[in-house]
Amino acid sequence: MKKEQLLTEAKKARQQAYVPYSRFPVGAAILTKDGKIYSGCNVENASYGLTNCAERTAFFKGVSEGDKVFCAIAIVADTSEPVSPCGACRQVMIEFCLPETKVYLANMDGKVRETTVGTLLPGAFDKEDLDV
Ligand SMILES: O=c1ccn([C@H]2C[C@H](O)[C@@H](CO)O2)c(=O)[nH]1
Ligand SMILES: [Zn+2]
Repeated sequence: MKKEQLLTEAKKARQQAYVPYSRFPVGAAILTKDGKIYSGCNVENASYGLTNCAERTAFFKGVSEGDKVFCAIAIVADTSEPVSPCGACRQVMIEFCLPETKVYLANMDGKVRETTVGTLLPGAFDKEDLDV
């Protein structure tokens, strides 16, 4: 099942997290409509603000490989409740997903909260707002 596969890939990617500052590893995985999965981890930097979240790593990997539409997202961290993505990542999700795209937020105990990109970022500023 795709949901389980995505969660497995997100967990696997989490093991690659580069988190010497926060010690908070996160993994993400995203699905294309042809069934391809891209995964990513968070990558921190001594210049803290340059940190790239796991979600954006996965999206930027996918987009740079030629995929621009994703139909499901999984995110995993070792939190008591399923992890919540930051605002920057929500904005990137809306760029490359439909509002109804499923998002599986999970912790390491296997607790999963299912939501959507549109629920995570209501009233988003999107490409349709640009008169170009
Ligand atoms: O959904 C999230 C939340 C946080 N982080 C990262 C950013 C930073 O490296 C660390 C602590 O905020 O976790 C992610 O990658 N994804
Ligand atoms: Zn983020």
